[in-house]
This record gives sequence, C-alpha cells and structure tokens, in this order.
Amino acid sequence: MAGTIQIQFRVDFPSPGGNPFRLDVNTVLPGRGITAIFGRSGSGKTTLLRCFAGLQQADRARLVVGGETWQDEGLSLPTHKRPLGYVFQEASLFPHLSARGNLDYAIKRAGAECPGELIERVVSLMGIGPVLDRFPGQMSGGERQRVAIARALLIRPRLLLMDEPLASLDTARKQEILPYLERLRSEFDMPILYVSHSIDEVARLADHLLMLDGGRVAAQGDMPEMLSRLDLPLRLGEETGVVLEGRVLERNEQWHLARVGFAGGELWLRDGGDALDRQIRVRILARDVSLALEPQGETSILNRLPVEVAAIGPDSDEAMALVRLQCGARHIVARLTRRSVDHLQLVPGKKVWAQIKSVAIVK
Ligand SMILES: Nc1ncnc2c1ncn2[C@@H]1O[C@H](COP(=O)(O)OP(=O)(O)OP(=O)(O)O)[C@@H](O)[C@H]1O
Repeated sequence: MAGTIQIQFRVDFPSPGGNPFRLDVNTVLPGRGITAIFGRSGSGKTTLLRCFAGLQQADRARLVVGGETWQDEGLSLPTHKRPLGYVFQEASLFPHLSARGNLDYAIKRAGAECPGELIERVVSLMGIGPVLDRFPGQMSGGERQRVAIARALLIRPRLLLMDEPLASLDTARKQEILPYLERLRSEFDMPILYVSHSIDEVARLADHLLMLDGGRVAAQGDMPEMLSRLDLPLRLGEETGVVLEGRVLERNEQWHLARVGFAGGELWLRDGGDALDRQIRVRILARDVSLALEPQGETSILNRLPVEVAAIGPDSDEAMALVRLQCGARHIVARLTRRSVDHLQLVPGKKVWAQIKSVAIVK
C-alpha cells in the first residue's frame, strides 16, 4: 500500500479516581491531500498527532508512511529522524532570532540539503519575504504562523502535522492565512494531517475526514461525503451542511450571479469572481434547505432541485430533524422541524423538491 499512511496506535492514560483514556486507532489514511482530524475536545486528536511524531509512547504502534516503516515492533525512529513537520497552535519561533534566523536554524538542525530554490519557493508560497528580517515580537500572529509553516516545509517533510494552526488567531487573521494553506495543499505533494475544531476550515481545506470519538475512529472518508452523513457524532447544530465540488459554467453580469455545475445538478449563486470553468467548493447549510412536494410556482428561491429522501436522522435540537437527500450523484442535507417531516410524510425513497435559499462559495 505504497502511497498510503498505515497507522496502528494504542495508548493508555490511566487516571486514578477519574476516567482512564485509551487511544486505539488502526486504520489507513490517504497518502496525499489534507486529512482533517475532527472530534470533540478530549477525543484524542493531539495524542494521535504526538504518536505520529514519536513524542507519545504507545503500547502498540505501527506507522508506515508511503511504504517506509517509521515504527513497528522492535523499531521506532526517534522524533528527530522522522521526516515530518509539526505546526502547533502557537507558532513556537525563537524570539531572539529573526524570521530568517528561525528558518536557517531549522535547516541546519535538520542537517538536510536545502537548495536555495526551495527556500525561495517556500518564502514566496507563504508570503513572508517582507518579514524575513523581523523578530517574532515584531510580527502579527498570522505572520508568525506563516513563518512557522515555512520552517516546517524547509526540512522537506514527507508528512506535515498541523495541530489547530489557526486556533490562536482572530477571524480576520484566519481569513488571511487560509489562502496560504490552500496553496500549500495544491503546490506541495505531501500529505497533511490537520487537527481542527472548525468546520469552516474543514469545509475549505480538507479532502478527507477522520472522526475521532472517545479515542477511536468513529468514521473516515471523503470529506464532502462525510459531512452529509447523519450517523456520525458530528453535532454541528446550526452549522450542519454539505460541501459540493463544482465548476463555474456561466457568469451572468447583469445579475452578478454564477451558474455552477456539480455531479448532482446545477446551482445559481452570487458571483464570487471565479473564472469560467474554475473548480470551486460550495457549502450549503442544512438550515437553508427546505422541502416541497411539488415544484412550486413563483418564489424568490433561485435553486430548486429534484431529490430523493435517503435518510432521516435526529438533530441536536429536539424540535428539529435532519434529512439526507440524494441529489444526482451527491447528497445534500435539510434541517427541518420534526413537525414538517411529519406533515410532508417524509420517508426514505420519497421524491421531493429541495429549495435552497443560499449557497456560499467556500472561501
Ligand atoms: N499525558 C497525559 N496523561 C494523562 N492523560 C492525558 C495525557 N495527555 C492527554 N491525556 C488525556 O487524554 C485524552 C485525550 O487528550 P487529547 O489532548 O489527545 O484530546 P484532543 O482531542 O486533542 O482534545 P482538545 O480538542 O481539547 O485539544 C484527554 O482525556 C486527556 O485528558
């Protein structure tokens, strides 16, 4: 299984008088793209990343990255011999060194060849040219974090671990740094494991989603598909929704709208300035989807799609229910009152019309 990441970790934290915790994970992850690790606080996300890095002792451990065994019975590469980058919530830069000094230090420490071209490429990718001579105390939180990511990239890792890299930043700084992470995903062919609490970040960045619950893998799979499942302990409440990947088919200048095609049909949405044929991700929140039995007449709603009820599940709010809808080859989710589900006599297999109030481009 070259090109994959095979993991098996078992860690026990005894807790005298409290609840002991066991991380018990045995799975295979994709060897490319961004895998988001998602789960409630205390589900074991950081412990799992620490196992990857060899920072956490495990009772049982096996780690094979792209065909290379980093850990198995009788073998455990020490942390500094594992070709990985680790980015934490707070950029852990040396305060007495400039950004450039921090990068040089990391390169020397890794003892690896680091060609000038790679340094230039990484500095430009992370947009840190203007701050190279500044010290961490003279940079914004977002700039510091970009330097920390650049530092991780310069050791030419085979795997990048990111533990809530945006969690300490305010919303504006998060928005500023997200495009850099997208470029990182598209320009560096390296698997990234990305721990996040934020479904917005997951929707925007992830290709694959690993859900942890109580130290175990609750589920994993393709990110858009995972977000449409009702059987997972995602508990996103108002933020429940799906992500669809589509292509810009038409841009209407008069109305500033764009027509986007996806595997389940077409949607009109506010033109986000994306060029024709460009691949984009859109997010449809379940609360913005209502259902009708007939293709109704006049309405202000732009998007109305024929769908089939695939499943009905509970919501975190007792008055509400989630309805998973098959829409061509994709799924969308509607959040309705339980009364409406009853009133429309919704059952799996029933054909209805989904009216979508708002579709947002994920950016
Ligand atoms: N060194 C340790 N000794 C004992 N228990 C620990 C240790 N490290 C973590 N734990 C416990 O293991 C469980 C998982 O912790 P972990 O930090 O991996 O969770 P997490 O999913 O990353 O949480 P959060 O989202 O809050 O960061 C928690 O119950 C935690 O208290």
